[in-house]
Amino acid sequence: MGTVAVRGLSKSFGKVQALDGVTLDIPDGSFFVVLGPSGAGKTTTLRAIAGLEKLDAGSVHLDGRDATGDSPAARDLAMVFQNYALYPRHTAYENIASPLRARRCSPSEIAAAVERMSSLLHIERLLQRRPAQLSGGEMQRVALARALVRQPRAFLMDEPLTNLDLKLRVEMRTELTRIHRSLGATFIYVTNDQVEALSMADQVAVLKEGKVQQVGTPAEVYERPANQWVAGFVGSPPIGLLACHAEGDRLVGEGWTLPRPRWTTAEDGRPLLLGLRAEDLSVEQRGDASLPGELYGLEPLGDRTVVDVRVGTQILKVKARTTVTGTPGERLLVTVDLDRAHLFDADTGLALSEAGR
Ligand SMILES: Nc1ncnc2c1ncn2[C@@H]1O[C@H](COP(=O)(O)OP(=O)(O)OP(=O)(O)O)[C@@H](O)[C@H]1O
Repeated sequence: MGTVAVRGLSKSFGKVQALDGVTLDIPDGSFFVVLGPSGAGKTTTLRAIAGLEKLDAGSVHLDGRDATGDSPAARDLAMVFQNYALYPRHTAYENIASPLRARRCSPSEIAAAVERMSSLLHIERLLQRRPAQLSGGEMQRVALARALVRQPRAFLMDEPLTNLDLKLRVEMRTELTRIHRSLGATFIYVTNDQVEALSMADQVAVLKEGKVQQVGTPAEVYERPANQWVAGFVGSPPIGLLACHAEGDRLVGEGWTLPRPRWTTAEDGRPLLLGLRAEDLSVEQRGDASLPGELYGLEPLGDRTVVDVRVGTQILKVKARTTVTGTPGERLLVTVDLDRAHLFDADTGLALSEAGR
């Protein structure tokens, strides 16, 4: 079993409140990602779970039992860090075997475990090489095999892919998801990279300034962000946010109006923000709901072009085909898929109720 729960974790370092009442429920066998910007409290959360941080308040529960007072060793959790140096004079095999040797496992147990992990990570043919004879990516795999060879209650991973180049990161994302599935173990994975979080997680907890903003599946966090901040942090290019208010059956902004979505509960005149993602906008199709703007710039990205459109004083990013052309300053209409739009209260930042949606 590998159920992990934390209740009301709080921790200050001097004046910095690193954690402010963090509560999370991490189911057995899940790939649970803690996502947030630098300084959000992700590493501190992981260290608190591992028993490496003395808390001001809160508790840690492992498999339903209060483990707050337990030593790190008694918690039976494995921590995987950004930098996991290999022993340079040892072969890959010896490196992977080292945690099991330390636990005095029998040679046949060790051989079986190393074999299983190296086949999972596709490094069987590298086992007799020393680190100096491996590429960066191969070293990373060996290091990962060494971390994963144990069978702890859960793996705690702190941005383990940060030091890899983009191609390898993408490859390792797929590998990690596959390894997770085949081990069936609980992974608690910390990252500031939203693509990593969305592509690997079963559940994502979004953290900001020591507070949990939202917990949900990647699709929930992306499609139903709980507040304006989550909407802005998750998604690339970032969501466009236009100031507006409701007026009868219309939404009214600076130089534009749109039909008011049926599910909107806000009273007339209350300051709102309309959140529009680049893929829910078009400069190529025509529809009833459209915003007048002018072309600000084109960003060709190879497989698509992001069109920057100025609407009032704000810039909206629109995903378009690579065939789109235009000159800056040119007038154009941005068609909006209102069913996929988001509305936030401009004062609280909270998403408006979408119950009727
Ligand atoms: N030992 C410490 N002493 C003082 N301040 C600390 C200590 N550890 C963390 N902090 C502060 O607590 C806050 C949260 O830190 P934490 O390392 O948990 O953030 P993070 O989300 O993991 O960030 P990053 O993505 O940059 O690693 C930060 O403001 C950090 O400066």
